[in-house]
Amino acid sequence: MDFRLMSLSLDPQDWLSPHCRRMVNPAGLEFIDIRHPAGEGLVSLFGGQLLQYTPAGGRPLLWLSDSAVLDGSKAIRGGIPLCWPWFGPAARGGPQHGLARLSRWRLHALCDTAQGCRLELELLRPEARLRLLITLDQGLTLELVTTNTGAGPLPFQAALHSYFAVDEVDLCAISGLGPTYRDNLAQGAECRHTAPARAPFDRVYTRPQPQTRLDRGPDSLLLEHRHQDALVLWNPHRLPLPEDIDDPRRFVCIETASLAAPPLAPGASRSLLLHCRLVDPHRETAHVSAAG
Ligand SMILES: O=P(O)(O)OC[C@H]1O[C@H](O)[C@H](O)[C@@H](O)[C@@H]1O
Repeated sequence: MDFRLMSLSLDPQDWLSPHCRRMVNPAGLEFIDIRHPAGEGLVSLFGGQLLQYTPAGGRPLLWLSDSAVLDGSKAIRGGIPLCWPWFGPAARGGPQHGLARLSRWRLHALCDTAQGCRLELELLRPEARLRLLITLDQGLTLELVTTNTGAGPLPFQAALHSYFAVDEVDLCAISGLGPTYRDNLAQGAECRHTAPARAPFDRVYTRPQPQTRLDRGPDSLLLEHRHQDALVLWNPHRLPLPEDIDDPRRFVCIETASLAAPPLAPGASRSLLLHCRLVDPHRETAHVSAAG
């Protein structure tokens, strides 16, 4: 457990279920610490953000910056931040990547079974209800569901901005992104996919594949995306680095995104889903398209 996440109390009420414990850090942020035989995880209610996940017998899937700010003054760097209701700089002058990663979510439901744990977090906004369903078992499933609770159509974008842990970003192989991408480091130029991509990169694949494979060397991750219309690949390398990134070689962001969906009708819901699991690179061949 991260030393910055010390519980303020050892109150028995902090145990929410046999494998899940509520924790509070010195700044008053709440976390759910999950220690299940199938895997371990850490969820921050600030941002509705999965910070860590390690399946039993495997290596951590996610990177969390050693310099992450954990006092609620800015988004937590690492894990899987949520971008909502916009991705990127906001035209309306709001914060980059929207409000969800800066909001306090609440734990709505928790299910702890022999197979794993499933948490449901909720964020109520005037115009929408957001639910984040996190299932940790032998794999990880994250589903963000937006329901339009307003009277008019709701335009929005969303992204699961995953920071995957790697030993060295330039030694990873990534396949299953898409045939072409928009290059944010070249004024949005449309480019044909090329591999390997060496950091820095900031690419938006607008014809995304449903499965992406990340070969980390000793193991591989298989990512399955649902209801996405884009995948974003990002690593800043040595570009001017935000202060809360200590070592950019240790992660690659592969972001499951919905950037161009039509406005959501009143009462309707829309989901964005990511499923990840470790695969043994020598024993399991993932069916990922070679075309990018
Ligand atoms: O620093 P943040 O606001 O978390 O944004 C981090 C990154 O997110 C996405 O990957 C964007 O494509 C990048 O342009 C941006 O730099």
